[in-house]
Amino acid sequence: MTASFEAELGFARRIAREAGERVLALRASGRWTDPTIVGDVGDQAADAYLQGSIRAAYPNDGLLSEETVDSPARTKKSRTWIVDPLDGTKEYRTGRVDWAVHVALVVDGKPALGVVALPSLGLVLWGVCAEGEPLRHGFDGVPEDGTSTLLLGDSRTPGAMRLVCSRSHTPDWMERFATTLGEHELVPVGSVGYKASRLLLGEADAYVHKTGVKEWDTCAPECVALALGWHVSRLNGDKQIYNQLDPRNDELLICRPADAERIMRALRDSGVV
Ligand SMILES: Nc1ncnc2c1ncn2[C@@H]1O[C@H](COP(=O)(O)O)[C@@H](OP(=O)(O)O)[C@H]1O
Ligand SMILES: [Mg+2]
Repeated sequence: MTASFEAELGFARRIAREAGERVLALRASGRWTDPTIVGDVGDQAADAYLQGSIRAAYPNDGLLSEETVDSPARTKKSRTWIVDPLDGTKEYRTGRVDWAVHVALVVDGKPALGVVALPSLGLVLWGVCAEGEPLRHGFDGVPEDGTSTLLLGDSRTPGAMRLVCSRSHTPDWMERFATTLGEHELVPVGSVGYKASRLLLGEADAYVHKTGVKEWDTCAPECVALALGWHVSRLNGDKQIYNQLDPRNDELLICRPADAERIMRALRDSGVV
């Protein structure tokens, strides 16, 4: 029987939302003015809240968090929570909206549930997968345009490919790749979770990243996108495998399944991979 992770999903949606509300309130308090300190306070507050909540509720599961010293013991666990307490710290600390709180549960290396909270938008996106296949998805809150659904991966592809890309780790190959791809528009925003949300909310079509991301950056966004039927892989089409000893996974491609081959060909033709 397929596990539905009902209790874990309710728990993850709650703690991601609550962690986001806490750090949003900390920033709004105006108590700290130095952006570096604002970022540190937010990172640590969200991490402590998520970590305390997960350790109390699921003491036997493994845990990997960006803000906590890692332990190889988690790699021996079948179930491991992978969290990024504040993805897009640079954007958070400078008062922007493009940051997120990520909470994911992986089972035997595969994402089982993912939650991406977007506190500045009052939204929490979530998805559940079984063996990498979509099971359930949804969101809490009301998107700005009032839409009541997230876009499925088989939704229509518009003309120009809108590519989300990093604001602060802008790769020099992006323009070359995008030109090889054809008609396009670059959408530079912060945070992996926020970038993935642009696709799922209809603001962009594909997300390609090559260097520097870690499991906590990609796991929850990947799971939400997979649950909606989007293509998620490394840049050569291989599946990501989670809960590895080295959490650095570097690459991420999220796009509609119908666009995956074309994007991977353009990556090869432009010498990115
Ligand atoms: N080249 C790179 N080197 C280091 N970290 C990178 C990176 N590219 C992306 N990241 C990480 O991925 C997240 C989103 O980055 P970006 O907005 O530039 O795409 C950030 O996570 P955190 O904010 O959680 O540290 C950032 O640290
Ligand atoms: Mg991050």
